Amino acid sequence: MLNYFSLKMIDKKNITGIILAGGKSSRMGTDKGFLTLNEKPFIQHSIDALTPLVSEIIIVSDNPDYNVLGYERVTDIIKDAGPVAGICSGLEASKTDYNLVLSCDIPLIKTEVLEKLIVNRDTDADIIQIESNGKTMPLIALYKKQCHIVFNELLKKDERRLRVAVNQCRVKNIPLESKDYNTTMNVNTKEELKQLEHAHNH
Ligand SMILES: Nc1nc2c(ncn2[C@@H]2O[C@H](COP(=O)(O)OP(=O)(O)OP(=O)(O)O)[C@@H](O)[C@H]2O)c(=O)[nH]1
Repeated sequence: MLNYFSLKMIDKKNITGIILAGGKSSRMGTDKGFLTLNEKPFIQHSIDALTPLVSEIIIVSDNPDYNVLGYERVTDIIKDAGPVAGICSGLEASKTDYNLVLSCDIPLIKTEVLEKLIVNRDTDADIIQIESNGKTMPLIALYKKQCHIVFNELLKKDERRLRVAVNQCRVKNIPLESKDYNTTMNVNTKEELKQLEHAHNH
């Protein structure tokens, strides 16, 4: 639960939420942000988890259908170049030093998990990312705006691998307790969608 004291420590004015909702969705075949869980679009689950923590939300996608949600939408600085370009586009558009970056395919994500990134921020790390069951999650992470400079340089050299880009920055991992592992489940295929619905219902 978010409590009064932890909420007081979070200065929402200094944090922007950036949701990546581009890409090809080649494994799923349809835009993942508009899949639903409990009749709510996946992207709305990301928005709802971010809202208590951020002053602004930016959706990074070339798909104008996302405009219906009423948030600022920016397009990718390089089309179809993957999450590095998506993050870069969001960071360039952001007006704040700290930015919570989320993918749009993690509908079990919770504010309480994202809050751990914020309360653990320190001046040395450029990226603070969740570690869930031993796996680091650069798409559930807090980025300093300045990361766009490094990411841009890599894109110019045609380096598009997100893990390579992240490792060029100063990174801190925040391991989750096992009870929270489910909150980071992402969905790439119809089979994974069934597994997620099962995890949600049990
Ligand atoms: N803005 C933007 N977001 C992206 C891009 N590629 C992936 N994403 C987002 O990054 C997250 C993880 O995406 P992946 O599942 O790795 O890739 P995908 O292209 O959506 O799906 P696959 O084609 O099946 O790999 C999702 O939220 C995607 O919407 C991109 O080029 N631009």
